[in-house]
Amino acid sequence: MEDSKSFGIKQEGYHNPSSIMKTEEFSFRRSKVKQALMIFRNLFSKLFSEYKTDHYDNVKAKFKALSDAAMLMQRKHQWVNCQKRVGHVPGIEVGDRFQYRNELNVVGLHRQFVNGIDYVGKGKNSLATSIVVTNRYDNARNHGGSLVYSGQGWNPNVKGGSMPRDQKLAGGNLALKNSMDAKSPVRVILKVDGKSGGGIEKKTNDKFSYIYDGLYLVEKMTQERGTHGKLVFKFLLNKLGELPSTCVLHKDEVIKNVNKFGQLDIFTLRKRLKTKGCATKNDVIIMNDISNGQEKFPIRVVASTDGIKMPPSFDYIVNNIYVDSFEKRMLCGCDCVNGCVDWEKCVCIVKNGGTIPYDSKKRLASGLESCVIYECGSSCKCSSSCYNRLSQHGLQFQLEIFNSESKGWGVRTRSFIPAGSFVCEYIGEVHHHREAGSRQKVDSYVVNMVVEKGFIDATRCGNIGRFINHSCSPNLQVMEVMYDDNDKNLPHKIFFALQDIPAGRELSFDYNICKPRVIGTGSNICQCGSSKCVGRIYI
Ligand SMILES: C[S@@+](CC[C@H](N)C(=O)[O-])C[C@H]1O[C@@H](n2cnc3c(N)ncnc32)[C@H](O)[C@@H]1O
Repeated sequence: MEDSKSFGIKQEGYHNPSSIMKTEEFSFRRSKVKQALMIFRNLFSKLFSEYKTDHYDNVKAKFKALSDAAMLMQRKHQWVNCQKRVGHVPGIEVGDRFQYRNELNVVGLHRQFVNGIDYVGKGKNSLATSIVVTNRYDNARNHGGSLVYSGQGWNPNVKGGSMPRDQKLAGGNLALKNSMDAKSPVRVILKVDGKSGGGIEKKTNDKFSYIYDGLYLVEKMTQERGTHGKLVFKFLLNKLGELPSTCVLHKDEVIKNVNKFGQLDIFTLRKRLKTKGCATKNDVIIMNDISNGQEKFPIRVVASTDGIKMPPSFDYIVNNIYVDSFEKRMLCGCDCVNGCVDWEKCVCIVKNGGTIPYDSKKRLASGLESCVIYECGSSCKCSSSCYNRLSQHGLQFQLEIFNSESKGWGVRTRSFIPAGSFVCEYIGEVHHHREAGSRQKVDSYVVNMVVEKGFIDATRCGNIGRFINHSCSPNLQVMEVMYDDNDKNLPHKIFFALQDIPAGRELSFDYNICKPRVIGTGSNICQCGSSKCVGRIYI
């Protein structure tokens, strides 16, 4: 068996999204991935020796042993990260190298055994999760992190196949197009020359490995006529912006240089960045992904060189934690097996007043009157790609946390957000007012449910939503969305764009309609800077 220790050895120049702040959760997931790989490699080794003595030639024995080892593990439920997902995969870092393609299946990086494009969902609502870039198709990659990927379908590079035919906009090709429209990131795995580890493999080499190259966005899709005269799809993908690791300050570096007032010595910092060959800018990236791979996009944290400190620690979670004993009854779901097309028969659409709350571009439909939305959910018979499910599918835009001048940490968007788009959820620990006892209910990270039955506290655990500041002229509105519980007092608190939001703009919502009308112990002077500012916030 070839060297099996390559997992975890980084290719030079790779930056790991989770290396800045490793949580126990991440280490746990990584140990699970390593354990699964170890089982796979031992099993493969055993089967390979058996098959060789069974008169298979070496190539056949190896191929059969690899696929049998993967299938055996699947049957025994020994694969990890089994749920298909968009974005990074827990426990796997950019630059991780895998010896065999079947290892990608076992660790959940790419579930397809043969196909280059893997995806979730069906038809027009599918999204690509990952692609494997090989030279079986005419793929091309340049050093600037962009890639031209040929669609799937009839392939002129595979000899002895069927008659040439046009590629279809279906399956993986359609999923890549949908990912382009939804700006949804795709994992890219490169098949590389096993010896050098650089570039897409050359045909003459027979030793290959697979490197996880990180997240890419599909920027463009074209249809070209191939040399065989038939139509092929070409997808242009660009790597999602991540600075080289040398330009990202390590948490320890920040802590080491912070004085007793919590301020970083700017002189030392600038000198440090200069010696690392990074341009001295006013902003420094201090974490590349505060979500540790849990969100579809990495969420970086940017601090100003004028006053660097780390955000206070909290656990990043992507689902609410119901702390108190709420009576949870599942929503009575719809029976629309062929999609929610008959609006009168779909009970979810009926609950929305007989209309779909979202338009064909996945934005809030105009003229929506209620601020409560019923999405289809786990008890519905429609597929997860139903157009009446939006907020449950995670982030659609790249957001980042930054150190605002007067309001502490805030959130801004790295890309343009059209009006009506789903932005993110406010996630935290859900408490019942009845069981909260003497607990302080008026504080910085608390948002109330509509009829005051409960509240979400994101102080200890939360997501990016906990960093969104207040403005008296907000660009986000909060809607209450239900899809997994029929208790109207426990909706998901979801932020949608109130207007078109340009890239770089801070996100804000109006605290004064979401908080109890009580002034907290801290300062309540509003610093939103709007001409319509009412002067104070309820915190
Ligand atoms: C949910 S947190 C928002 C994130 C927070 N800025 C941080 O650093 O973690 C709410 C707190 O942010 C601050 N804040 C939010 N909006 C503000 C505003 N418009 N003016 C002043 N402070 C604000 C207040 O301290 C408030 O208690």
